[in-house]
Amino acid sequence: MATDIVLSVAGLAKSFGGLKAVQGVDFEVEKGAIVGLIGPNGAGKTTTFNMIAGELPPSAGKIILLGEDITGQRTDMLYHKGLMRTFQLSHEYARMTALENLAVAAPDQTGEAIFASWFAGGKVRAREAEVLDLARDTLEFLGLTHVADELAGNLSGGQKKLLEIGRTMMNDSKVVLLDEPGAGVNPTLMRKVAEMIEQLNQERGYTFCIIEHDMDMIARLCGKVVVLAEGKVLMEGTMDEVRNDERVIDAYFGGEVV
Ligand SMILES: Nc1ncnc2c1ncn2[C@@H]1O[C@H](COP(=O)(O)OP(=O)(O)OP(=O)(O)O)[C@@H](O)[C@H]1O
Repeated sequence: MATDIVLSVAGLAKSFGGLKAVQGVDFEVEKGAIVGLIGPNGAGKTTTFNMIAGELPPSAGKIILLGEDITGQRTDMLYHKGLMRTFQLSHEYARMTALENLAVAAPDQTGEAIFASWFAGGKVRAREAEVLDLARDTLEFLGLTHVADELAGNLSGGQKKLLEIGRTMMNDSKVVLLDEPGAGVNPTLMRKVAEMIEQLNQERGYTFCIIEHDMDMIARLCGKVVVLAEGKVLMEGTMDEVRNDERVIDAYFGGEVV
Protein backbone atom coordinates (compact mmCIF):
# COMPACT_ATOMS: atom_id res chain seq x y z
CA MET A 1 0.00 0.00 0.00
CA ALA A 2 1.26 3.48 -0.83
CA THR A 3 2.38 5.32 2.28
CA ASP A 4 0.18 8.34 1.58
CA ILE A 5 -3.02 6.35 2.11
CA VAL A 6 -4.16 6.90 5.70
CA LEU A 7 -7.45 5.02 5.51
CA SER A 8 -8.65 2.33 3.18
CA VAL A 9 -11.62 -0.01 3.14
CA ALA A 10 -11.76 -3.11 0.99
CA GLY A 11 -14.72 -5.36 0.39
CA LEU A 12 -16.52 -3.79 3.33
CA ALA A 13 -19.97 -5.27 3.85
CA LYS A 14 -22.76 -5.23 6.43
CA SER A 15 -26.03 -7.08 6.49
CA PHE A 16 -28.87 -6.53 8.92
CA GLY A 17 -30.77 -9.81 8.76
CA GLY A 18 -31.66 -10.14 5.09
CA LEU A 19 -30.91 -6.49 4.28
CA LYS A 20 -27.54 -5.94 2.59
CA ALA A 21 -26.93 -2.36 3.72
CA VAL A 22 -23.30 -2.26 2.52
CA GLN A 23 -22.14 -4.67 -0.18
CA GLY A 24 -18.40 -4.79 -0.81
CA VAL A 25 -17.35 -1.14 -0.61
CA ASP A 26 -13.77 -0.15 -1.55
CA PHE A 27 -12.23 3.30 -1.28
CA GLU A 28 -9.08 5.03 -0.09
CA VAL A 29 -8.44 8.28 1.71
CA GLU A 30 -5.10 9.95 1.06
CA LYS A 31 -3.19 11.80 3.76
CA GLY A 32 -4.32 15.41 3.95
CA ALA A 33 -7.36 14.81 1.72
CA ILE A 34 -10.97 15.78 2.27
CA VAL A 35 -12.98 12.95 0.73
CA GLY A 36 -16.74 13.20 0.31
CA LEU A 37 -19.00 10.19 0.78
CA ILE A 38 -22.32 10.93 -0.86
CA GLY A 39 -25.37 9.03 -2.04
CA PRO A 40 -29.13 8.91 -1.68
CA ASN A 41 -30.90 8.16 1.60
CA GLY A 42 -30.31 4.59 2.67
CA ALA A 43 -27.25 4.15 0.41
CA GLY A 44 -25.17 2.81 3.33
CA LYS A 45 -23.04 5.86 4.14
CA THR A 46 -23.60 5.98 7.90
CA THR A 47 -23.35 2.20 8.16
CA THR A 48 -19.95 2.47 6.44
CA PHE A 49 -18.87 5.15 8.94
CA ASN A 50 -20.15 3.05 11.84
CA MET A 51 -17.99 0.15 10.74
CA ILE A 52 -14.87 2.28 10.23
CA ALA A 53 -15.38 4.00 13.60
CA GLY A 54 -15.69 0.70 15.46
CA GLU A 55 -19.37 0.95 16.32
CA LEU A 56 -20.54 -1.91 14.09
CA PRO A 57 -18.61 -5.08 13.29
CA PRO A 58 -18.44 -5.59 9.52
CA SER A 59 -19.99 -8.74 8.03
CA ALA A 60 -17.01 -8.85 5.67
CA GLY A 61 -14.07 -6.77 4.49
CA LYS A 62 -11.07 -4.95 5.86
CA ILE A 63 -10.37 -1.51 7.25
CA ILE A 64 -6.77 -0.27 7.27
CA LEU A 65 -5.80 2.84 9.26
CA LEU A 66 -2.24 4.16 8.85
CA GLY A 67 -1.11 0.78 7.59
CA GLU A 68 -2.71 -1.19 10.44
CA ASP A 69 -5.65 -3.55 10.09
CA ILE A 70 -8.22 -2.07 12.49
CA THR A 71 -11.20 -4.14 11.34
CA GLY A 72 -13.55 -4.70 14.27
CA GLN A 73 -11.53 -2.60 16.73
CA ARG A 74 -13.55 -0.65 19.26
CA THR A 75 -14.14 3.10 19.16
CA ASP A 76 -11.99 3.75 22.23
CA MET A 77 -9.02 1.89 20.72
CA LEU A 78 -9.39 3.89 17.51
CA TYR A 79 -9.59 7.12 19.51
CA HIS A 80 -6.06 6.44 20.77
CA LYS A 81 -4.94 5.79 17.21
CA GLY A 82 -6.15 9.23 16.13
CA LEU A 83 -9.41 8.32 14.41
CA MET A 84 -12.61 10.02 15.53
CA ARG A 85 -16.04 10.56 14.08
CA THR A 86 -18.81 13.05 14.61
CA PHE A 87 -22.50 12.24 14.46
CA GLN A 88 -25.37 13.37 12.28
CA LEU A 89 -27.19 14.26 15.49
CA SER A 90 -24.79 15.96 17.88
CA HIS A 91 -23.70 13.89 20.90
CA GLU A 92 -23.08 16.59 23.46
CA TYR A 93 -23.43 16.10 27.23
CA ALA A 94 -26.42 18.39 27.67
CA ARG A 95 -25.95 18.98 31.42
CA MET A 96 -22.30 19.94 31.09
CA THR A 97 -21.01 23.28 29.86
CA ALA A 98 -19.48 23.74 26.43
CA LEU A 99 -16.04 24.00 28.06
CA GLU A 100 -16.57 20.79 30.06
CA ASN A 101 -17.79 18.97 26.95
CA LEU A 102 -14.46 19.65 25.30
CA ALA A 103 -12.42 18.92 28.42
CA VAL A 104 -13.86 15.42 28.81
CA ALA A 105 -12.98 14.61 25.19
CA ALA A 106 -9.25 14.94 25.91
CA PRO A 107 -7.11 11.92 26.73
CA ASP A 108 -5.28 12.03 30.08
CA GLN A 109 -1.53 11.53 30.41
CA THR A 110 -1.85 7.76 30.36
CA GLY A 111 -3.87 7.97 27.17
CA GLU A 112 -7.13 7.13 28.92
CA ALA A 113 -10.17 9.32 28.47
CA ILE A 114 -10.10 11.97 31.14
CA PHE A 115 -13.82 11.64 31.71
CA ALA A 116 -13.51 8.97 34.40
CA SER A 117 -11.33 11.10 36.64
CA TRP A 118 -12.82 14.45 35.83
CA PHE A 119 -15.42 14.59 38.56
CA ALA A 120 -13.65 12.22 40.93
CA GLY A 121 -12.85 15.05 43.32
CA GLY A 122 -9.44 15.79 44.78
CA LYS A 123 -7.22 18.62 43.71
CA VAL A 124 -7.04 19.77 40.17
CA ARG A 125 -4.06 18.14 38.62
CA ALA A 126 -1.63 19.78 36.22
CA ARG A 127 -3.01 17.76 33.33
CA GLU A 128 -6.51 19.00 34.04
CA ALA A 129 -5.32 22.61 33.97
CA GLU A 130 -3.59 21.87 30.67
CA VAL A 131 -6.76 20.29 29.30
CA LEU A 132 -8.83 23.31 30.34
CA ASP A 133 -6.38 25.61 28.54
CA LEU A 134 -6.65 23.48 25.42
CA ALA A 135 -10.46 23.47 25.73
CA ARG A 136 -10.48 27.29 25.97
CA ASP A 137 -8.18 27.59 22.95
CA THR A 138 -10.44 25.21 21.04
CA LEU A 139 -13.54 27.23 21.93
CA GLU A 140 -11.75 30.34 20.70
CA PHE A 141 -10.86 28.62 17.42
CA LEU A 142 -14.51 27.63 17.04
CA GLY A 143 -15.74 31.14 17.89
CA LEU A 144 -17.62 29.77 20.90
CA THR A 145 -15.80 31.53 23.74
CA HIS A 146 -18.95 33.49 24.60
CA VAL A 147 -20.83 30.26 25.39
CA ALA A 148 -18.00 28.52 27.28
CA ASP A 149 -20.02 28.32 30.51
CA GLU A 150 -23.39 27.67 28.88
CA LEU A 151 -24.89 24.20 29.26
CA ALA A 152 -24.31 22.37 25.99
CA GLY A 153 -27.98 21.41 25.88
CA ASN A 154 -28.85 25.10 25.51
CA LEU A 155 -26.60 25.70 22.48
CA SER A 156 -28.04 26.13 18.99
CA GLY A 157 -27.91 23.23 16.54
CA GLY A 158 -25.04 24.88 14.69
CA GLN A 159 -23.08 25.57 17.86
CA LYS A 160 -23.48 21.90 18.83
CA LYS A 161 -22.05 20.91 15.44
CA LEU A 162 -19.04 23.13 16.06
CA LEU A 163 -18.62 21.54 19.49
CA GLU A 164 -18.58 18.11 17.81
CA ILE A 165 -15.70 19.25 15.61
CA GLY A 166 -14.03 20.67 18.72
CA ARG A 167 -14.13 17.23 20.40
CA THR A 168 -12.00 15.81 17.62
CA MET A 169 -9.49 18.64 18.17
CA MET A 170 -9.11 17.79 21.86
CA ASN A 171 -7.70 14.40 20.84
CA ASP A 172 -5.73 15.98 17.98
CA SER A 173 -7.37 13.36 15.79
CA LYS A 174 -5.58 13.03 12.50
CA VAL A 175 -8.32 11.19 10.64
CA VAL A 176 -11.80 12.56 11.20
CA LEU A 177 -15.08 11.16 9.90
CA LEU A 178 -17.75 13.87 9.77
CA ASP A 179 -21.34 12.65 9.48
CA GLU A 180 -23.38 15.46 7.95
CA PRO A 181 -21.63 18.46 9.53
CA GLY A 182 -24.05 20.72 7.64
CA ALA A 183 -27.30 19.05 8.73
CA GLY A 184 -29.65 21.46 10.47
CA VAL A 185 -27.15 24.31 10.24
CA ASN A 186 -28.11 27.70 8.81
CA PRO A 187 -26.23 28.93 5.69
CA THR A 188 -24.04 31.41 7.59
CA LEU A 189 -22.94 28.83 10.11
CA MET A 190 -22.58 26.29 7.32
CA ARG A 191 -19.89 28.52 5.75
CA LYS A 192 -18.21 28.76 9.13
CA VAL A 193 -18.23 24.97 9.58
CA ALA A 194 -16.72 24.62 6.09
CA GLU A 195 -14.04 27.21 6.97
CA MET A 196 -13.15 25.30 10.17
CA ILE A 197 -12.79 22.09 8.22
CA GLU A 198 -10.54 23.80 5.66
CA GLN A 199 -8.46 25.40 8.38
CA LEU A 200 -8.01 22.11 10.26
CA ASN A 201 -7.09 20.43 6.99
CA GLN A 202 -4.65 23.06 5.74
CA GLU A 203 -3.10 24.32 8.96
CA ARG A 204 -3.17 21.23 11.18
CA GLY A 205 -2.95 18.51 8.56
CA TYR A 206 -6.21 16.74 9.46
CA THR A 207 -7.55 14.26 6.95
CA PHE A 208 -11.33 14.17 6.58
CA CYS A 209 -13.96 11.87 5.19
CA ILE A 210 -17.30 13.66 5.07
CA ILE A 211 -20.86 12.43 4.59
CA GLU A 212 -22.94 15.39 3.47
CA HIS A 213 -26.12 16.00 1.49
CA ASP A 214 -25.25 19.65 0.82
CA MET A 215 -23.56 19.46 -2.56
CA ASP A 216 -22.18 23.02 -2.37
CA MET A 217 -20.30 22.07 0.77
CA ILE A 218 -18.98 18.88 -0.85
CA ALA A 219 -17.95 20.79 -3.99
CA ARG A 220 -16.16 23.42 -1.92
CA LEU A 221 -14.28 21.02 0.32
CA CYS A 222 -13.70 17.72 -1.41
CA GLY A 223 -11.11 16.84 -4.01
CA LYS A 224 -12.43 13.31 -4.32
CA VAL A 225 -16.03 12.20 -3.99
CA VAL A 226 -17.14 8.59 -3.53
CA VAL A 227 -20.74 7.93 -4.53
CA LEU A 228 -22.61 5.11 -2.81
CA ALA A 229 -25.92 3.72 -4.02
CA GLU A 230 -27.69 0.67 -2.67
CA GLY A 231 -24.67 -0.28 -0.57
CA LYS A 232 -22.16 -0.20 -3.43
CA VAL A 233 -19.70 2.31 -4.82
CA LEU A 234 -21.33 3.68 -7.94
CA MET A 235 -18.31 5.77 -8.91
CA GLU A 236 -15.61 8.02 -7.55
CA GLY A 237 -14.13 11.16 -9.00
CA THR A 238 -14.08 14.92 -8.67
CA MET A 239 -17.34 16.72 -7.96
CA ASP A 240 -17.43 17.87 -11.59
CA GLU A 241 -17.07 14.29 -12.81
CA VAL A 242 -19.72 13.10 -10.37
CA ARG A 243 -22.14 15.89 -11.27
CA ASN A 244 -21.97 14.96 -14.94
CA ASP A 245 -22.15 11.20 -14.61
CA GLU A 246 -25.40 9.78 -15.95
CA ARG A 247 -25.40 6.90 -13.44
CA VAL A 248 -25.14 9.34 -10.56
CA ILE A 249 -27.79 11.63 -11.97
CA ASP A 250 -30.11 8.65 -12.35
CA ALA A 251 -29.36 6.85 -9.10
CA TYR A 252 -28.81 9.73 -6.79
CA PHE A 253 -30.49 12.75 -8.21
CA GLY A 254 -33.51 11.06 -9.74
CA GLY A 255 -32.63 12.24 -13.24
CA GLU A 256 -32.42 15.93 -12.27
CA VAL A 257 -29.24 17.87 -12.95
CA VAL A 258 -27.41 18.68 -9.71
N1 LIG B 1 -29.16 -1.02 12.83
C1 LIG B 1 -29.83 -1.28 11.70
N2 LIG B 1 -30.70 -2.30 11.62
C2 LIG B 1 -31.36 -2.59 10.48
N3 LIG B 1 -31.22 -1.87 9.34
C3 LIG B 1 -30.37 -0.82 9.36
C4 LIG B 1 -29.64 -0.48 10.53
N4 LIG B 1 -28.85 0.61 10.24
C5 LIG B 1 -29.11 0.92 8.96
N5 LIG B 1 -30.02 0.07 8.43
C6 LIG B 1 -30.50 0.06 7.05
O1 LIG B 1 -29.36 0.02 6.20
C7 LIG B 1 -29.56 0.84 5.04
C8 LIG B 1 -28.44 1.86 4.97
O2 LIG B 1 -28.64 2.81 6.01
P1 LIG B 1 -27.61 4.00 6.29
O3 LIG B 1 -28.07 4.72 7.51
O4 LIG B 1 -26.23 3.48 6.28
O5 LIG B 1 -27.82 4.90 4.99
P2 LIG B 1 -27.31 6.38 4.68
O6 LIG B 1 -26.71 6.34 3.33
O7 LIG B 1 -26.45 6.87 5.77
O8 LIG B 1 -28.68 7.17 4.62
P3 LIG B 1 -29.05 8.70 5.04
O9 LIG B 1 -28.44 9.57 3.99
O10 LIG B 1 -30.54 8.68 4.94
O11 LIG B 1 -28.55 8.97 6.41
C9 LIG B 1 -30.95 1.44 5.17
O12 LIG B 1 -31.83 0.64 4.42
C10 LIG B 1 -31.24 1.34 6.65
O13 LIG B 1 -32.60 1.23 6.89
